[in-house]
Amino acid sequence: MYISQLSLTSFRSYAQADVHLAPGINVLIGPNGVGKTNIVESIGYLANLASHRVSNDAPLLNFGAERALIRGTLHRGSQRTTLEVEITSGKLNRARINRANPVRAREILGMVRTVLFAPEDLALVKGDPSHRRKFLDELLVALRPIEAGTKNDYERIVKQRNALLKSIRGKSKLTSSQENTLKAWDLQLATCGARLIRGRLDVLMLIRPYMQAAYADLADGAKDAKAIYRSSLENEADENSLETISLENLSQEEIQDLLLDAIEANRSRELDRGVSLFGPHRDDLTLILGPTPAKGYASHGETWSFALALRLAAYRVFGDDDPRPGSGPILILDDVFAELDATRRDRLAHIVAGAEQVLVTAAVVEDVPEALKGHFFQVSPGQVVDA
Ligand SMILES: Nc1ncnc2c1ncn2[C@@H]1O[C@H](COP(=O)(O)OP(=O)(O)OP(=O)(O)O)[C@@H](O)[C@H]1O
Repeated sequence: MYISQLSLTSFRSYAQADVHLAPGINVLIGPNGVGKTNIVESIGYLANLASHRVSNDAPLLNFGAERALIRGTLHRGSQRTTLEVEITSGKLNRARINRANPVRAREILGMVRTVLFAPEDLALVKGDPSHRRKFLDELLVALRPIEAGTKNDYERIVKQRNALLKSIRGKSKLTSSQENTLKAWDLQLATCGARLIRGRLDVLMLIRPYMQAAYADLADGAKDAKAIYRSSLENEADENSLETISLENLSQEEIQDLLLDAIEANRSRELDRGVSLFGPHRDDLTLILGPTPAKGYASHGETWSFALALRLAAYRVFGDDDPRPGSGPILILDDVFAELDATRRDRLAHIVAGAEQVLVTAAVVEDVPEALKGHFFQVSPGQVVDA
């Protein structure tokens, strides 16, 4: 798929910008801080309704503005769709499809598919678990947009259950009404949490072979790259029942039962701490390189290769999910080439060059590999022009 016309209003540093993107390779060139990433970030937002750089929407609004608008014309096979998202501070975001009446922004999830490579990806390997959970969840929602609802529901359940736990924290005896309310939240957390965990595991099983192959390709097969889902049941299991628990081959119902059992067996610990100790909000994806975990052990180059391998795997999974011509994801390479050594740079360029649309940002043309020299744009503050 590709986006032809991108229009931004009050988004980041742009009061108004209109960019005519081409299918194939588009390269945005400009010095630091002129707004190159802001452009590709807006396309990522159309895909995920989230930025790859910030976890809340406020910084996306042009400083002082109350709303921002991203509009893109999407071409997917022979289909052409105009998508518009309005980002407002403090209110629910709205979307419009083909200029029809506004709908919940969530309705457009899954329509635009992107795989974005950025320096921030190093956090996938080195950062805290939230980065890896976000990676799995975004891919899950892109493949099965209905799971956006599961994710939102789960976040709400954890928030409300935590508020309840906090309010009764440290109490030695609960009233029967408190006990019943807590039990109702236990069930909701386990039901919704198990669905989210099963979804993440399904995604992991899809990406795993591609990730291993991509790592071997980028790093000359020096070490084997593995990824294992690490559940909170392992992190927080009762000391008496501590064992390695692999959830991969379990059904959603079986995972739900395990979660409920763990919650019930650890009631006093949760009441002591006042937080929900079990569920996908505390899970992680353990990345392993050869004999050691990648986090804390991998070199800078290995860390880059692992992060790139995860993104390339997502690209392949999208290809399998919708193999129709013209449906592959838009690839975005934000400022990555200057960071890579020559071998990784050329391998990555070679792999992505065939995608239907590729957006590359770089400070100088020399940072862009030969294979990716396509349609050039010059970016200056507030402006993007054909070069
Ligand atoms: N909400 C906002 N309102 C106004 N300006 C903003 C907003 N958010 C970011 N900016 C400005 O946008 C600029 C950064 O843009 P961007 O990150 O796209 O730069 P870039 O061209 O990708 O730079 P680099 O090459 O350094 O990565 C900064 O000057 C920043 O002050």
